[in-house]
Amino acid sequence: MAKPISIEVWNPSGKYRVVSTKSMPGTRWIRLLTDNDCRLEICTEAKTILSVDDILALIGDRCDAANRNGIAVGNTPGVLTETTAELAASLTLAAARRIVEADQFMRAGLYEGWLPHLFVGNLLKGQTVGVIGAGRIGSAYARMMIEGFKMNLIYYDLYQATRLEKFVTAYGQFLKANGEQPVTWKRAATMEDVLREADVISLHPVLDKTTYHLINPERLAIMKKDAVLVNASRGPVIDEVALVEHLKANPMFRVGLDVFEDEPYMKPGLADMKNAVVVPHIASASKWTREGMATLAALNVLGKIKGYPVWGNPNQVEPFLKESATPPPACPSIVNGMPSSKL
Ligand SMILES: NC(=O)C1=CN([C@@H]2O[C@H](COP(=O)(O)OP(=O)(O)OC[C@H]3O[C@@H](n4cnc5c(N)ncnc54)[C@H](O)[C@@H]3O)[C@@H](O)[C@H]2O)C=CC1
Ligand SMILES: O=C(O)C(=O)CO
Repeated sequence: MAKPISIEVWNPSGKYRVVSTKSMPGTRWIRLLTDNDCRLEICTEAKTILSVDDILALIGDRCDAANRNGIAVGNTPGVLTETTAELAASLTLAAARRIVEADQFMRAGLYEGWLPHLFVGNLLKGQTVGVIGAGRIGSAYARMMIEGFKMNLIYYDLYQATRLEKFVTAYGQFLKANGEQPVTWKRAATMEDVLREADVISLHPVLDKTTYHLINPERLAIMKKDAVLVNASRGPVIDEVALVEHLKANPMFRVGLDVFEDEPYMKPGLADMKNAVVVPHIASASKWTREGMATLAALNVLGKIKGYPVWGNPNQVEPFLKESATPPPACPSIVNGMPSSKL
């Protein structure tokens, strides 16, 4: 039997019991629930990842009906895209321009004056950015790198990224009309084509059996020796043991990682690699996104309680996020199609 889990309770006399496994940023999500007759229990345990036993202890045996009939599962896809893409872009720059190494050098008091060879890195302008998985986040990242740094695009996805292609074509025409070198795009026939050609490769596929260890020793071997590899998708997309070996053998090869194969741990040796920039899964950690996630999660719960239908497009959720307006009568995003009457 797991030990009791510590909680903070809002609106104790509320009719509907809502359990949040984490404290979340902002207060709107709390207000939305407590103003609508919910008793909100927020887990206050310091540990970040709750075990299944912990979650069972939190929910307790007071959700029998929900367990018997199946529980609606909601998510919050509409607010993560740009924030996650911006972090991937930050990792790209940090790795290409060796920001973390240079910062550590400076703080260690090692800087003795300007030198032509000090922390020389890679210029992005005019180079090729490779995107694997050109969905919501991959396409947003590609646009940032193309528009911001005038990089050419090569991408691999199971589906054609038509809107992205149109954007690059139009931007290329704009540059040309202004007397600048136009940017170009190419949809690769194979992932290997991207790995061979790109100077920067950013991974944005879903994690499934087709993308597990997508980056393996064979694929690392065909990448440019001074390429930059970024992963803000899911850790197991990279064979991290192979990556550590590759970083050791190729000091000019650099990576930026937000996610790890055995999160929260890193594979042995990764932490010692100067050519790796590592951050603790913070890609969606902007105030706007995290408060938006909290609000959308609360509105999924409320929508189910009130028997509202599911919103038509879970990627277009602005009407739910307007601080001063009453949210639409809908669940922003329910992924298992559980009807409200089952709650
Ligand atoms: N680090 C973080 O905090 C966050 C990470 N993520 C992760 O980012 C990734 C992308 O998320 P979204 O853009 O929202 O998903 P999405 O579903 O919009 O895009 C994923 C793309 O991957 C493509 N894909 C699937 N299998 C593939 C394969 N074998 N090869 C190449 N492409 C393939 C799909 O066709 C799709 O276009 C996901 O893994 C998601 O879990 C999402 C949010 C935050
Ligand atoms: O929501 C996600 O997909 C995350 O990775 C956490 O922000």
